Amino acid sequence: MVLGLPGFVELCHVISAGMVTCPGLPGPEATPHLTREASREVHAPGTEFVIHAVRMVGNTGTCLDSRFHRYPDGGDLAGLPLEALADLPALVVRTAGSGRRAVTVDDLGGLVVAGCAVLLHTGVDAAFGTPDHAVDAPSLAGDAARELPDRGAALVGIDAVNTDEVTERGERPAHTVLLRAGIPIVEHLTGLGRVPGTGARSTAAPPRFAGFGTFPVRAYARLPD
Ligand SMILES: N[C@@H](CC(=O)c1ccccc1NC=O)C(=O)O
Repeated sequence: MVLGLPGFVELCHVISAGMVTCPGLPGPEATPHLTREASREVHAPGTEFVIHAVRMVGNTGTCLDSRFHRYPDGGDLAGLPLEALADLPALVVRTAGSGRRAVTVDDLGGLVVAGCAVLLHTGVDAAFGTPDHAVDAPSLAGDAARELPDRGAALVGIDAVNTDEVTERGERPAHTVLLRAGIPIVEHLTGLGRVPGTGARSTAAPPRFAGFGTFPVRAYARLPD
C-alpha cells in the first residue's frame, strides 16, 4: 500500500514511448519540445523545466471510449460529465481462470448492474505488451452487451484488448450498443484481481478533449473501508 493512499488499487498500465497497445496501431512517440538545457536560457539560474510533445493514437494504454468513438453525432470526451466517470460503484465480473473467452449473459446472471461500472476481469492483462495479449482475447459477448443499457449499467470496462471479439467481418456489437446508449467503455484495465466483486468505487476519467473519441485514462478503484 502506498503511504498516503490507503485503499486505492491502480487499474492502469504504464504508458511508455514506443509501446504497442493494439496490434496494428502505432505506439506513442515522445520528443522533447523544450529541453532542460534550452529552458535554462529563459529562466533564472538553477530553474529549469522539460516539456515533451507526444504523437500517439487515442487508443494508447488503458483508455476510455466515449460515444464519439463509434458515432459522429456528439458524445465526445469533452462532453462526458464527471458523474459518468468518477466514484461509480464497481461491480467486478470474473471469468479469470475459467478458461472461457467470452463473458456471457450467464456471467452477468442476476447481478444488479444499475448505476455501476461493470468491470470484466478476464485475467488476460497479465499478457499486456506481448503479442499474446491480442490473440484469441477474451471479450464481452454481443447478447450480454445488449442487456446492459436496459439494466442501467453506467460504464463497462475490460482488462482485454477489445470489449468486442475481434472478427474478420469487423462487427463490434458491444461498442455498437454500449456507445449508442452513451455508456463509456474502458479497455486494457489491469489490477482487477485486487478489487472485490462489490463494494469498491471506480474512477476512469479522460481529459476533456473536444472532437476526440478515445483517450488514455488514469483508472483506479477505491476499496471499501
Ligand atoms: N479496442 C479498440 C481498438 C482495437 O482493439 C484495435 C484497433 C486496431 C487494431 C487492433 C485492435 N485490436 C485487436 O487486435 C476499440 O475497438 O475501440
